[in-house]
Amino acid sequence: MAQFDLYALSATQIKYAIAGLLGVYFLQGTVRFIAQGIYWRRRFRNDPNLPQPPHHWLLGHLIVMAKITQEIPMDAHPHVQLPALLEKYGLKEKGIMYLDIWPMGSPMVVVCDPNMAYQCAQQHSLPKAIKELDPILGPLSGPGNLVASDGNLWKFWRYVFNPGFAAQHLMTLVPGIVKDCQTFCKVMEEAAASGKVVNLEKLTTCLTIDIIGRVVVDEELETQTRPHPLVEAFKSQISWLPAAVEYNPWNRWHPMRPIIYWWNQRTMRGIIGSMLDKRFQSRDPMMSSGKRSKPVIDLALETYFKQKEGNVTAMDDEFRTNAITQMMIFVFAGHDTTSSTICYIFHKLSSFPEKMARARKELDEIFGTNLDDASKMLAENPHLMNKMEYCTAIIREVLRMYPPASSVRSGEKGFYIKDEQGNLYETEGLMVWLASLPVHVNEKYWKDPFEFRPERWLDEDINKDAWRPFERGPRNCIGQELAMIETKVIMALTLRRFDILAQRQPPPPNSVNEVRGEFVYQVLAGSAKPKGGMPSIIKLATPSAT
Ligand code: HEM
Repeated sequence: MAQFDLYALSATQIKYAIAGLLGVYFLQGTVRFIAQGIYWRRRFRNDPNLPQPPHHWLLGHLIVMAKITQEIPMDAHPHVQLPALLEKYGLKEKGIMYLDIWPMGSPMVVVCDPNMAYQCAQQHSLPKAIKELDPILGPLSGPGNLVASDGNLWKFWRYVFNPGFAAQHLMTLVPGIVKDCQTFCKVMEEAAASGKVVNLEKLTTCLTIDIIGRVVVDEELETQTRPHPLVEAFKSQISWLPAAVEYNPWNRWHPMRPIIYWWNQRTMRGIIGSMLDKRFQSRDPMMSSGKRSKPVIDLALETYFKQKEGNVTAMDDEFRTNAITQMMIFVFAGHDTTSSTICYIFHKLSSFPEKMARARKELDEIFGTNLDDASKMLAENPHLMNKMEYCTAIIREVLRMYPPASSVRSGEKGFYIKDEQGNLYETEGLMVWLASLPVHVNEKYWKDPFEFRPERWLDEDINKDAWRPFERGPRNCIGQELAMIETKVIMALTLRRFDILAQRQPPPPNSVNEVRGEFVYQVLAGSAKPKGGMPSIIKLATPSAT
């Protein structure tokens, strides 16, 4: 039999061989690309009853998306486009919309009705769309993180961390949260004294990171008063995340992105890893007794010690890697969403002075008119926050109008979403986007959905499934109670002290600078955040205003 001798090949033959292999590789890729394109375009065109905007045989819904991007700010978060699309193409009544944006993004079905969202998240919890989540959450934590995992891996870690988020335990954290808020007040006073425009979201982010630092790693990170390498790395990582739909190939496949991701990950994992190691070495004697506070980091270690029945001198690499990933997702998910909620609370209240006056009056009635008393009273008796009814209504209303996050799931073979008329909608092979914003402004369930009216929470019947900023069902937000508690503490300590005036910013390239009259619209930056970090002028509130 003839033998193949690599060394007998000439340089030219090797060149031809490499070119041939590359050719086959690209040809294969091209064939797959074309086949996928034909599959998706035909699938969307074959069903005349599919609720969808006008579909183009070659470009799918890319033309429709390009048109809608001309009507709302180009840099607005993709979920802002959804109510506009539903309205423009008469799909509001349907409560569901199919979008074929392949190859710019996954073909999807967008769920805009609470009853249909209920079917996908509560009645049957569809698996997470890990392929779509990983490019965003991977760089911020790692594979297998609590948000983007499923099955036994997710169940294991959720079970481990649940006790750290029990309401009773969270109340014990209030004195620490109050302390961080007192620092926040000082930072805000300095900003007010400077008279300069400040990036409010930067300040609220440092505050929420300080809070999450206590909850997760039991450390005083003090990011409000000094730069912290962990926070700098997180911020850099978020700024490099690609847009959900990126049309500019240079931005989409930026050659520096993988290097920066790697570098920031190395920094973040290094810092959190050394915190974990320190904790592991110091081995809190209360850990095995269960009578101790429950920072997330200790809950992870406690589980490890239990698994190993106490017989450990070093941590398994696999466990250590997974635990660091979970700490990182907590640090990210635990600060990003809450910081933008606080910005919107300030902004909406400054746009509606009579609602601000009502909130301040409520705080005066609970904590008295001496502003310094609130910190002490809350630290001593955290349950006082249960009296903040109007402030709670404000938080709910802000989360309704500006939800910072939503859930993306994977459709399943045989899983159909049913509408009120009994029509069935397929999900197989599609991304299922449980987009909270269109549910939150669905006219069937909300009166004057685009109006900021916290009062609705006090005197109207609300369909609870129509409010899902934290999602619902088993994959709901583990940190929702913490988010509510910290936001209430922040409101109690700051609302009566400051007036905040958000500043207009230069328009994006399509010159549209408002969404339904609101110039502080949401953009995508990890989660949905106020544009440009909501640059604001901060003023000390005059005592007469309280
Ligand atoms: C206003 C504040 C917050 C909002 C609006 C929010 C929203 C959400 C949403 C919509 C989800 C579901 C995501 C998905 O299905 O992909 C989620 C999950 C999650 N959130 Fe939050 N969140 C907030 C605050 C927090 C805080 C303070 C923490 C941490 C301490 C946190 C940690 C998590 C985690 C770990 C998950 C994944 C839970 C699981 O799948 O088991 N979140 N959040």
